[in-house]
Amino acid sequence: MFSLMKPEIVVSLPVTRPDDLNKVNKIDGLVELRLDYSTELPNPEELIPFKHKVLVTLRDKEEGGRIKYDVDFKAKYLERLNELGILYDVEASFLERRKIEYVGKIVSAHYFSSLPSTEEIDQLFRKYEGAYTIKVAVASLPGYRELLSYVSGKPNATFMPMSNDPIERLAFSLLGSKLLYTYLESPTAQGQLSYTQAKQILECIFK
Ligand SMILES: O=C1C[C@@](O)(C(=O)O)C[C@@H](O)[C@@H]1O
Repeated sequence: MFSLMKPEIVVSLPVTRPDDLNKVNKIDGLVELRLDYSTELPNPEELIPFKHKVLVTLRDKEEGGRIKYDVDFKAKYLERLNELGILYDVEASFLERRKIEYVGKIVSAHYFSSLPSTEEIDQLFRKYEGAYTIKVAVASLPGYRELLSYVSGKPNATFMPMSNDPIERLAFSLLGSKLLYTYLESPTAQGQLSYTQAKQILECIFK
């Protein structure tokens, strides 16, 4: 018997200035702080009041990030978040360059110009077992639906099409994605639903 699984909603919040952090407590649920939207990062210690409801992303430019950060600076920033017990997202490609903690974190991979093979997906999930979730986001390239279906069979996976169809993204999330990324005011990727839309639809499906 196949059963739909309810994903956890994440609200992806671009942090363009310090007082954007004041929006966090107005959102019920997990909030992704996209810190790569600003050249001025909060001190990790400033995030302690939000530590139980945020995940921090300093997205590499090569994987859809806005502002390029020095690799060593980013590694030190994430290591400090780890010391403070603040959840973060780190690209698998970044982990190939800097050995920082990934257990209990979000390990992510974004594919905009070519898709990984199923063998590469197998390796990703083998290598980063123990992560909070392993996230695979793919552009609508030839074969992307088949690949996302393959990822949906992996344990502890978060997966999504970065196509321009929010309903397709929602549909894939129901195949077992741990997280469903949404937006509050402005999307941080193609195909995101608004937080309120996603919340209403999931409440209808899983009432
Ligand atoms: O990795 C992801 C997923 C995402 O790219 C999306 O497609 O919703 C949005 C990003 O903010 C987040 O860090």
